[in-house]
Amino acid sequence: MSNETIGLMRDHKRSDPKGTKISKLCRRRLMELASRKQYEPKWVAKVDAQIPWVVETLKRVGENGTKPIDTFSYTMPAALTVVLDFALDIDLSKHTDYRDRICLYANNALESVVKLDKYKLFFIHLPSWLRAWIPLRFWPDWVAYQQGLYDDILDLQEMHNKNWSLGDETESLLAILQTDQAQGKMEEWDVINLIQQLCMTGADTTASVTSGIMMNLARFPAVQEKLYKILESQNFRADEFKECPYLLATIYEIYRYCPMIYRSLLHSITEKTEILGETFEKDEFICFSITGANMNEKYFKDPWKFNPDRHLNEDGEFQKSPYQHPFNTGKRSCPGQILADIELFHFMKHFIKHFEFKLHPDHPMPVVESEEGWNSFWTRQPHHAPMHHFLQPKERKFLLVPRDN
Ligand code: HEM
Repeated sequence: MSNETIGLMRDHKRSDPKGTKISKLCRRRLMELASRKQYEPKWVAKVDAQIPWVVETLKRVGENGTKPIDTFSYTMPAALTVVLDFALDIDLSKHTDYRDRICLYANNALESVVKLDKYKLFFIHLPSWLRAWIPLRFWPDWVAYQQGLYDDILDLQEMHNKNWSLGDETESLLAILQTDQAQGKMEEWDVINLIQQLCMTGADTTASVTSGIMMNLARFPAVQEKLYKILESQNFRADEFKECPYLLATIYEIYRYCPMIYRSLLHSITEKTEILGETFEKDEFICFSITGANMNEKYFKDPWKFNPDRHLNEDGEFQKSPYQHPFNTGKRSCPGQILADIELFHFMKHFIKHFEFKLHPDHPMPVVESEEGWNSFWTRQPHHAPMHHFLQPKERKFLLVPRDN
C-alpha cells in the first residue's frame, strides 16, 4: 500500500457515489459474516477461549475478591481479541504485543479521533486538496501517532495471508474483503480501513458494556442471584440465547438502564426532513439520544426501575422492545450488533459462573430506583474528560469474589 493511500478515512463525499457504495458493501460484508448461523459456534468458541486468562487476571488483580477494581482494562483486550479473530482469523492472545498495542491505539483513538473538538471539526470541513497542503506540524499530534495502527494492521494482514490465498475458502472478514478487492469491488485502503474501524469500534464498546453488566449485577444482587441459579441449573451450558432468555433480558435491561453508549454517532441530513414536528435542513447534523428513549415513560413503564422481566413475554421468551435501540437503527446502525450480543451473552455466562459481583463500601454506587437515584449514578464531567465519549458512572470499582475459592 502506498503512503498516499494511507489516511484515517476514505474521502467520502455525497458527490462520490462510488465511495458510498463501497462503504455499504464493507458494512454488508461484516453483517453477513456475523449473521451466518452456522458460524455462531465458532464465534462462541472465540469468546470461550478468552475465559481462562481473563478469569485468572481478574482474580489476581482483584486479590481474590478483596480489592475493588475497574474491570474495563481487562475486558478490553478480551473483546479486542474476539473481534480481531473474527476479522482476521488470528488469535491475538498468542500475539499479546499486537493485542496490547492495538488496545492502546483504540483507547487513544477514543480520546482523539472519536471525540469532537473544534480543531478537528475545522480539519474535517476543509476540502481534502487544501488539507493536503497543511504541513504535518500543524496537524493534531494524535494523527501521526495513530498511523502506527496501520503498520500493525498491515503486519496482521501479512500474517493472515500466510495461511490464505485468493481462491481458498473465505472464513475471515479479511479474506472476504480481499476477494472483493481482487474482483475490483473495492480498493486496498477500503479493506484496511474497515479493519481499522473494527479496532476502534468493536472492542471498547463490548468491553465497556461487559463491565457495566457486572457492575449492575453488583448493584442489583437479587437479579444476580436469580441469574446464577438459572445458569447453574443448566450447568452453565446455554449455548444459544433461547436457552437462557433471562440472561439476554438482563443484558437488554442493562443496555436500557445503564446506557454508557448513550447516543448515536453524528449523521448529516441528506434532504430537508421533518421528524416529530421538527424540521431539519439538508447538511444539518443529527444525533439520536439512545438514553432519551430508554428512560421515557411512554415506551417503558416505570423507567427508573431496574427490571429485566420487562424484556420477557408471557411464555418467558425474550422479546425485544421496538423502542429500544442500543445500536441505533437504520442504514448507519451498528453493524457489529449480532457479534456484540453473542459476546456479551457468552462472556457473562462465564463471568457469572466464576464470580459474585459485590459493591464495596469505599466505592458506593447508588441503587435508588428513582429519577434522582438514576441521575446520581453518573458523573457530570465535560465531554473532554477521559472516557467521556461514553456516559460514565461516578464509581467504576467493585469486587469480583471468586465462587470457586
Ligand atoms: C455492546 C456493544 C456495542 C454497542 C452498544 C454498539 C453501539 C453502536 C452505536 C450506537 C453506533 C452508532 C450508530 C449510529 O450512529 O447510527 C455504532 C457504530 C458502529 N459499530 Fe457498534 N456497538 C457495539 C459493538 C460493536 C462491535 C462488536 C462492532 C464490530 C464487530 C461494532 C462496529 C461498529 C461500526 C463499524 C460502527 C460504525 C457504523 C457506521 O458508521 O456506519 N460495534 N455502534
